[in-house]
Amino acid sequence: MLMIGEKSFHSRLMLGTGKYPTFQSQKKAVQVSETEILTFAVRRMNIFDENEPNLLEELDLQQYDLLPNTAGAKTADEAVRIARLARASGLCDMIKVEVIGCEKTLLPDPFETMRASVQLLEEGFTVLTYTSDDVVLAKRLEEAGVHAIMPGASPIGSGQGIINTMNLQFIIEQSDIPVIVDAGIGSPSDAAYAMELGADGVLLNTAVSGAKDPIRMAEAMKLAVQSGRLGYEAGRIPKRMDGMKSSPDTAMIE
Ligand SMILES: CC(=O)[C@@H](O)[C@H](O)COP(=O)(O)O
Repeated sequence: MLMIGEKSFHSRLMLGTGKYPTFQSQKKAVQVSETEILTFAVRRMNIFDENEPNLLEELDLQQYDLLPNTAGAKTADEAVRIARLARASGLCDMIKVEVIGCEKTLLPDPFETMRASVQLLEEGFTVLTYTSDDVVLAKRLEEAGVHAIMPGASPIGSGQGIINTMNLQFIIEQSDIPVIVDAGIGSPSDAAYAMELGADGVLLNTAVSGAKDPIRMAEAMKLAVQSGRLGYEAGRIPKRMDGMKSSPDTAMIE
């Protein structure tokens, strides 16, 4: 089970809700993925006006835990304002802190990310923080009290997969809170690899919404996350420099 704050989840796959070709494909992909946590950009939602179209209107929101995110924020103050708006809408107390510091790479601003996370913790939110794969910053965020850290595999929407495996491994090893690999996942093997490394979960959007067949890709991602987790728990063999026969020289049973 994945525990975040007070809540537990069976699924370790979190899905973004943006950029699907149709509402129907979004709905079906979300169903097939068996995700329990959906994230969405508060800025893109008409959460207060029932007469305006709503990006989540086809989904049965009772079935999911909603993870609003602060996408679009460039400062801590903006992120905090967006989070308060999400909470005021009554949607939930969880928030994914996302403060972008660079328009080209969409990498997070470490200082503003930390400031926003600390402020939202003080206000009682369950805080999941999107961060780069910086090992020290991940530790500082954990020390500050965030409930999960979400290091990017690579820039949002890039589909590059895990660029810095070593940093991710350091972050996973040192963390006593959930590590959710977020952003840049391009294929099921990227998701499986993140899980094999010991990540507690994966959050992705573009790899599914932008796939030729988002529904089948959602299923592939579900299986990849499950398979990667199973492989991690089963414990992989160590890598060796030399070959080693698969059949023993002596009988197994004497
Ligand atoms: C939806 C969301 O939260 C994104 O900002 C997230 O980081 C996913 O990134 P990808 O689209 O690269 O999967």
